[in-house]
Amino acid sequence: DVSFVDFNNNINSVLPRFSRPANHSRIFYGVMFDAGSTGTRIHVYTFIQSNSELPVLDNEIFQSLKPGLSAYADSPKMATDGIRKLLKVAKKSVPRLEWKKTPVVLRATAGLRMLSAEKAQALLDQVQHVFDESPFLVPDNSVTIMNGTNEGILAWISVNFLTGHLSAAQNKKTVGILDLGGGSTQITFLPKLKKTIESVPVTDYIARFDIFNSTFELYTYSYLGNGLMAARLATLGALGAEGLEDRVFKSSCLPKKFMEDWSFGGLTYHLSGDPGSDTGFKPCYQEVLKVVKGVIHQPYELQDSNLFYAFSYYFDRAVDAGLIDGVQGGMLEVRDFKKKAKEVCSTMTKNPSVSPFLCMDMTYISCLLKDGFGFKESTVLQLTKTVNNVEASWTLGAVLDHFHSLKIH
Ligand SMILES: O=c1ccn([C@@H]2O[C@H](COP(=O)(O)OP(=O)(O)O)[C@@H](O)[C@H]2O)c(=O)[nH]1
Repeated sequence: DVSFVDFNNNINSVLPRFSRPANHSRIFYGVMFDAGSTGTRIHVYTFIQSNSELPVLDNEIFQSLKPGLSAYADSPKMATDGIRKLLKVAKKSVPRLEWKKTPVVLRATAGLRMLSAEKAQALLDQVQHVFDESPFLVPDNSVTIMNGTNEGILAWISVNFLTGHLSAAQNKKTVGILDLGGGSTQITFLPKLKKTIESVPVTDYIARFDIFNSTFELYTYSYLGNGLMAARLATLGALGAEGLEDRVFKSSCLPKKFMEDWSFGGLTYHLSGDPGSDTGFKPCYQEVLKVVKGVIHQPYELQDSNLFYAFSYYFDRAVDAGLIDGVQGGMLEVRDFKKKAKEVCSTMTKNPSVSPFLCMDMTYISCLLKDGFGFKESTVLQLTKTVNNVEASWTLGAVLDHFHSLKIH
């Protein structure tokens, strides 16, 4: 199953050959849009193709805007303004002469996966229209919904590329990834034990892909509905509920006096604390446990096999809670999330924190890590937003895949 992919041949099929002095390394660009459930982001990557197998990532330009595409589910034309704004960033970042050779691609994640196929397609059609009018190279299938397996694999490729673990692929010493989005959450790692692969509930948990001379066989899964925003709704019993106008969703994870309208995925929910019940970590844990129990599979091996990089909302909430520095990131033990959740939940009514949801979010993260994936309290996670100034995101892996055809199967 191992196949050698000639990187240069692949690039030439996308970027037409042009003459340069023989010793001049080639510079090329890739533009990837991440249409997430909570926002849309553009990543403009500059690569230098030297003679070695892997290109060198020279730099990334990153911009984001809120809300995500799914907020325009009932008025898809309104989604185009944001896409146009972000495309301007690409025009500023890529030299004019390179526009025609530079691919623009958009991949949508959980926000669009959770919409009906018709509504999602109407949004994608609008984006496609804006891309078609742009001066960039618009490859086939440049605007699609990405499946969860690819989201997990591509994030794993990104982080292992950025941390230098892919160039020494033969060692197979890699890091695992934990990605917590708004709508879905992904776990991906390279198992050391056969038993891990043999003991998955369905074969969907294992994915193979080829890169240079090796095939990687990864444990990867994306749980739709277990992203942080979707988990809030599920905890409140509001996920997929009808008659939203006339209902108020309550939780022991919210401050007793809290009462607010809250929007996600184009819908608005009336939320409130629960003055008539106990609030705090214990009752809250029981509530969030319902979102995790029987849903999340526990891999056979976990703690000792890999160092895990945790990013997206894992990182954001660790910063909000004061556990790590917002620029540096840092190492945390799983128990640190729990300890902090207890603290935030016990003081939320008297001493409101940055967000009324912090108790719920921190409790959910603790529960997901421990009762969900089955991490030990003592497992150390590397909380990361950027590696060498590049966002930890599946988007880099997606650009590498585009140029390189990693043959994910
Ligand atoms: O390049 C990126 C892309 C996303 N995020 C974070 O990812 C989370 C949201 O994920 P998203 O809206 O993409 O949800 P999904 O659709 O993946 O469930 C938030 O914490 C964002 O700040 C980020 O930090 N950098």
